[in-house]
Amino acid sequence: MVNAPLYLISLIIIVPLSIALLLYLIVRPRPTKVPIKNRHVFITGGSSGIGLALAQEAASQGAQVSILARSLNKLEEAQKSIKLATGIDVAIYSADVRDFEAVKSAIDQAGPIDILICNQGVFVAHELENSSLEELNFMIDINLMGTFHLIKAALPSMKNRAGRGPGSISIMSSQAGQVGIYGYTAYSASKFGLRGMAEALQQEVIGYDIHVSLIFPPDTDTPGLVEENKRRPELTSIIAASSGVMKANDVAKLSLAGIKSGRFFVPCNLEGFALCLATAGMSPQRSVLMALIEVTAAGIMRFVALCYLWVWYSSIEKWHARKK
Ligand SMILES: NC(=O)C1=CN([C@@H]2O[C@H](COP(=O)(O)OP(=O)(O)OC[C@H]3O[C@@H](n4cnc5c(N)ncnc54)[C@H](OP(=O)(O)O)[C@@H]3O)[C@@H](O)[C@H]2O)C=CC1
Ligand SMILES: CCCCCCCCCCCCCCCC(=O)[C@@H](N)CO
Repeated sequence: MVNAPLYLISLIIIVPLSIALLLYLIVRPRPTKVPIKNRHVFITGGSSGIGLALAQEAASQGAQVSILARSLNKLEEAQKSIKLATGIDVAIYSADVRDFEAVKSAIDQAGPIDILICNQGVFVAHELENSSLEELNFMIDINLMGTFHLIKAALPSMKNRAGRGPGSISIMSSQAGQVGIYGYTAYSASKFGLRGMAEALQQEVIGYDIHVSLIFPPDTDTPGLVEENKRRPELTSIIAASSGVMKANDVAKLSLAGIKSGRFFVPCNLEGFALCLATAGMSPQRSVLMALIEVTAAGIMRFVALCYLWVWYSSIEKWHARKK
């Protein structure tokens, strides 16, 4: 009887401690740091929104920055605005990620890359039935195939970076790449595709000291979102509102912090953190603390996820009832 509290305390302390110790021994890949100071950071979609904010932040943290996008005009404007804000010159490359040869020649010209950030992306929210085949192809080609092109073009020189320290291939997904959202059939498919690619790629490049990061922002205030909002289905906006809207600068800062700490999953807000726990699946986890939280919270997070789905499906039901 006297020993009951003691027994309880040892249970509360010893059990989690042993799980933490076990996780410490088994988490793979091992934790790492990817510095960006004085290193070549190549950012696609760097002329607008999140990419532009990333380029400015990386430049101000002392990286040598290159940005790639299609429109030369927008690239030159971005170059000017970064120069104005930081006094630093970034290199610009005009290419369409759908064109492998153009991507390859830009990357060859830019020189060996230490940190590749595949951030280019397009989004047109529409129910599948109201989407044209062109729109569907557009999203898959730029978001998914474009990222394949970039990585395939950059990998050979990235793998030969012996002595230059850890490298990173970072990929801009979206919270719509963690859960399918009404109006995003093709967009979510492209972003979910990036996750499969990232998981497989990490196994292929770990032996070359290259570390993959997947970034999952919520709605973010960018020129792209302004454009999207003009014709976004009401239900898409209602469901996406569960995670709020962030500023591009905040997303950029958090993304860079995640990349530098070599994280595989990089969430950007509290809902994003919850989504990472709920969808941890078979993704690598380098952090012992995060692994411990994932293991402990799994059941509860599934319950939280079901609550969100309950709310979303209720909104869909109400929306249909209102339409009738
Ligand atoms: N804004 C948001 O709400 C969220 C965005 N994201 C993701 O973040 C990323 C950036 O989004 P955001 O900043 O809003 O986008 P923007 O529309 O503001 O900017 C997109 C950038 O990508 C470039 N780009 C587009 N198509 C191509 C192409 N075919 N080849 C090369 N470059 C291209 C654009 O330049 P140009 O047109 O000149 O080529 C531009 O620099 C995307 O991957 C998006 O899916 C994720 C979650 C939320
Ligand atoms: C288990 C707990 C779950 C917790 C919360 C879930 C909230 C999910 C909201 C998803 C919002 C998706 C926005 C996509 C933004 C985007 O990518 C577009 N703007 C196009 O770029």
